[in-house]
Amino acid sequence: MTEEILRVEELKTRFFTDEGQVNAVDGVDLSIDRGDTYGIVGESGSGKSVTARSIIDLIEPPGEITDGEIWYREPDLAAAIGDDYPDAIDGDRIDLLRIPPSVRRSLRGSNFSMIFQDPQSSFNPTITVGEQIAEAVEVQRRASANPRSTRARSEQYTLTSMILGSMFSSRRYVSPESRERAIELLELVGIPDPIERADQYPHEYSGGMLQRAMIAQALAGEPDVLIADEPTTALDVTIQAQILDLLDELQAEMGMTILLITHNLGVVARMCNRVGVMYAGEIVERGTLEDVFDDYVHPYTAGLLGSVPDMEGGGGRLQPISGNVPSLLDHEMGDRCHFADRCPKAMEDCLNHPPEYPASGSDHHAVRCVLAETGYNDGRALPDDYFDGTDRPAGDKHVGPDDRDEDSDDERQHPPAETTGGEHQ
Ligand SMILES: Nc1ncnc2c1ncn2[C@@H]1O[C@H](COP(=O)(O)OP(=O)(O)OP(=O)(O)O)[C@@H](O)[C@H]1O
Ligand code: NI
Repeated sequence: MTEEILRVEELKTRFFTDEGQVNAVDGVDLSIDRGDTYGIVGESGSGKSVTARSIIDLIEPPGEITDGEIWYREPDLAAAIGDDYPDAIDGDRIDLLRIPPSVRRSLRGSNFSMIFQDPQSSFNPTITVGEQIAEAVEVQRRASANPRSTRARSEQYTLTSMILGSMFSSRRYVSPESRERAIELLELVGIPDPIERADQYPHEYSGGMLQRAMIAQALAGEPDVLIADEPTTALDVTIQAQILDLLDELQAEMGMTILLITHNLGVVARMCNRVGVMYAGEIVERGTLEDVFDDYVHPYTAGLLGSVPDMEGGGGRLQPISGNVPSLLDHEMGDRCHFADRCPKAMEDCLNHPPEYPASGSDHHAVRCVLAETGYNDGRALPDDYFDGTDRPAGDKHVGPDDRDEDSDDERQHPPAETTGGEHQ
């Protein structure tokens, strides 16, 4: 029996920059079953990380989630807050975009947690790894001592641990229990000599070991959903494989659901049972691993897969597809299929923005491309030079207010007030 734990509908996340409105996530739908691993794959700048950060509530100004629903199935929480926020509840599901920020924040760590490509960024260099993991454990304990806790826990926040907690400074272990738990977690993620390791500082760890420690930190709250954003990209191939094995084991042991973001199709093939292919802020093709790898319809998916020389050994990286990654600036995006200018099968039909069509394969297979509906018609093909000259400017990786080189044009800017939906904010 599968149970949908997370369902994202029409999610839109924008950045209101000096250059204009960046449509980083532009109507994303995805559905993840409990215990599954869902992979989001796509070129740099397609909106993968922003999608993940939107789900776990880590979007900061000038970014804002402007629209959409994020349904999370958690019966205890739904029951606990149902009276206060009836609009946010549907049966045993909660729309995370309609609960107050404080409640949403309380889910971080205990229900959702995230690991990143760069473990350095998750650790304070001046505090031992053990203390920092213990701190994550303690945060979780405090959350579970709260009657609004989303999870029944046998372990109570005892008077002793509270007194101990108030005696230790933040640079010391908050309680003996959390220290013990931190050591257990280090052991769980396969760090040898965890007792000694707990007392070391981040710089005393190798990259692979620190990656494990970050996973330990993320597991401190026993999250339902672990979001992993390029967790192995910075590591060498052998260590990559070890970390993926570790995630596999932890998932089997703890029944975790994983949302995995990666450039690496080999990683997707190995880890994921569902896949979403992202392009220009949209999921352009999604389905089971088989749907997307064997039964793909979107020429973008074909382009990514067309060049998977060596899925096993460190290869399997997305091959460059000719043409430029599109700008996600609202005033430059246009209303056509965003891939049309790079698509070998672009037709007149592609000048209208395509809806998502069901495609053959599993029930989950959906494609944002007219080919799923009409097939390719040579007679309607756009001339090769159709987009030449009229082409919109190329986008750049991680375009932020500071790192675009084009001058902004004031008249074309879209100030936030005009464009935010913000209904659920
Ligand atoms: N703080 C920000 N301010 C402005 N724009 C941003 C900000 N963060 C992200 N963006 C924009 O959002 C878009 C999507 O970025 P995102 O980081 O999600 O891409 P990605 O698919 O994760 O790419 P990569 O594979 O390189 O990590 C990019 O165009 C990026 O420039
Ligand atoms: Ni990213």
